[in-house]
Amino acid sequence: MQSTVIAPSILSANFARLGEEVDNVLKAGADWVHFDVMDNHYVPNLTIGPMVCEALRKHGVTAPIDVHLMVEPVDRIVPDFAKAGASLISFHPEASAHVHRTIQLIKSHGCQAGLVLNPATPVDVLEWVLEDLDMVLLMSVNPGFGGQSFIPSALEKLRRVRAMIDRSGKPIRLEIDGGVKADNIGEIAAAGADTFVAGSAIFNAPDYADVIARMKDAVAKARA
Ligand SMILES: O=C(CO)[C@H](O)[C@H](O)COP(=O)(O)O
Repeated sequence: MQSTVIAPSILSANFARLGEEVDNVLKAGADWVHFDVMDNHYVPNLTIGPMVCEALRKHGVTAPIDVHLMVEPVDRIVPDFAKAGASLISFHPEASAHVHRTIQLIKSHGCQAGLVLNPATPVDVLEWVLEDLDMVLLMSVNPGFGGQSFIPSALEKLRRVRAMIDRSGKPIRLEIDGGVKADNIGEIAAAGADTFVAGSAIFNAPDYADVIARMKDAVAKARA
C-alpha cells in the first residue's frame, strides 16, 4: 500500500482567501491539495478552472495539486490543467468517450492519471485500464457538493478495488472522497484507502492541525 496522504478539498475553503487557506492546511500537515472542478453539466454545480490552479502555483504552492475533473467532455481541458500546474488529473469514465485515450492524454502532458468511480459505477470499468492508472478515486458521495454523508457501501467497494490493486502489483493509489471525517477515517483506511480527501471535516474545523493530526493518527492505527 502507498503512504498515507491527506488531501483537503478546497471546495469547502473560503474562496475569498483561497491562497491563505491552502497555505494554512499545508502548514497544518496536509499532504496534497484536492482541487474539485465542476462544470454545471456533468455535475449540478460550478466551481473553478485552470486559472485558479495556476494562481495557486504563482502564489507559491509547491505541494501536489490533485485535480478531480467533474466535467464533460474531459479531453479538451486536460492540456490547460497540465499547463496550470496540476500534478495528478482524475476523471469520470462516464464523461469520456475513450477512457484509455484520456488516460494516455493526461500522461502525455506530464501528469499522473486517475479514474473516478461514482457510488453506482461498477468496479469492472477498471479491468482493462487499471495498470495504466496512477490512482483510483472512489466517490463515497454523489459528486457535486461538499458536506454530504459517507455512503457505507463504499467500504465494500474499497475492499474490492484494494484487492484488484494488490493483485496488479503496481504502485496505484486508492483515494476516497466524500463524507470522510476523523471519526470514520480509521474504518475507511482499514477497508483499503491510502489517500483521503476531506473538505468540510477540515475546513469547517476550528483547528486544521488538530483535525489533520487526528485523521493521520486514526489511519496509522488502522494500518498498524
Ligand atoms: O468531490 C467532492 C464532491 O463532489 C468533494 O471533494 C467531497 O464531497 C469532499 O467534501 P466533504 O469532505 O465535505 O464530503
